Amino acid sequence: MTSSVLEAQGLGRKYGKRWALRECTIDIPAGHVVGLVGPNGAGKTTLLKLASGQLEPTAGNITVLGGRPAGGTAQLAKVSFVAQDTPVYAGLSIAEHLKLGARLNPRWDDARARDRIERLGLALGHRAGKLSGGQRAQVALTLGLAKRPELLILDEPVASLDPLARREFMQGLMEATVEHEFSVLLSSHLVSDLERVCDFLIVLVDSRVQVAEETEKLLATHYRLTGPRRDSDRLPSGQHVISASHTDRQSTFVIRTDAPIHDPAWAVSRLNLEDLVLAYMDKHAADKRRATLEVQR
Ligand SMILES: Nc1ncnc2c1ncn2[C@@H]1O[C@H](COP(=O)(O)OP(=O)(O)OP(=O)(O)O)[C@@H](O)[C@H]1O
Repeated sequence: MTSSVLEAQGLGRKYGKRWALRECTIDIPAGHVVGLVGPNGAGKTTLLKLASGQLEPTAGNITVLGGRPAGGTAQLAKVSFVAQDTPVYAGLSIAEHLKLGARLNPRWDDARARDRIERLGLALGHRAGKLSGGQRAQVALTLGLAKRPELLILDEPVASLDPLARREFMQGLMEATVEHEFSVLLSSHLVSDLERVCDFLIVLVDSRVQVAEETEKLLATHYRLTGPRRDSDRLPSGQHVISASHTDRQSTFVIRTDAPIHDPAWAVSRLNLEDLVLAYMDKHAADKRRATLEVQR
């Protein structure tokens, strides 16, 4: 395995005059389950399509597992991509999907695919068009896994599933990552889908990456401070303000710092992943408001 699963420098993609993704510089080490989270239209699918070579960059460059995305058969064999809405051929049976997969993929593991279908309680003769949304998603995941990829990319795999099917899907994905060694990059607009499975998080808002790091590191360095009203510029220089809100008497900050917080004025609490994502979304909105005000001045 290469040490970096995805490296991008100044990566950007435009549709017409509009940037769908811009100035994206990230380095994802191999062996992670990476959650790509952001609101609708943030640029998640664009990044995933650039990573799988379905789109060419307008700016910058991207390397996946040390090679150019979709640059030749060896590169294609290393990456599985499961598109949004888990596409399967409605008229084909599960067995026919497996046959097709075997024909198209040099590293295909038919035993792994059949075993997984059996464990899911599905019949090989079942037509894909007659499966439930959750079952279809599981079949699409099975096809992606049977390719024996080094990187599995999933674009909003659980968006259309009910909570139980969501959980079962994520559970299946987790089990597969434990059983076989590969990296995963999956997107969602809900952090709750990703919270239990991801150990690396990318927050994408309005076509820009806000943060891209291991979740453990993120959770260990971000805090919520609540206390008497204070301006952001009166916080120590090592405390980077991610978001701030104030009432007449009270201030609440989400900050990032590597140092302990000694100021007794603050009630200090840790954040969960959802709070963290919301804080970065807030930061983006505040940065945008500030930029608009500066242009207007
Ligand atoms: N084929 C296209 N032509 C023109 N604009 C596009 C095209 N595909 C995406 N866009 C635009 O690029 C931006 C990013 O879209 P993208 O699909 O990457 O977002 P997303 O984060 O995956 O959204 P969602 O959660 O809704 O799937 C959006 O403003 C979208 O309208």
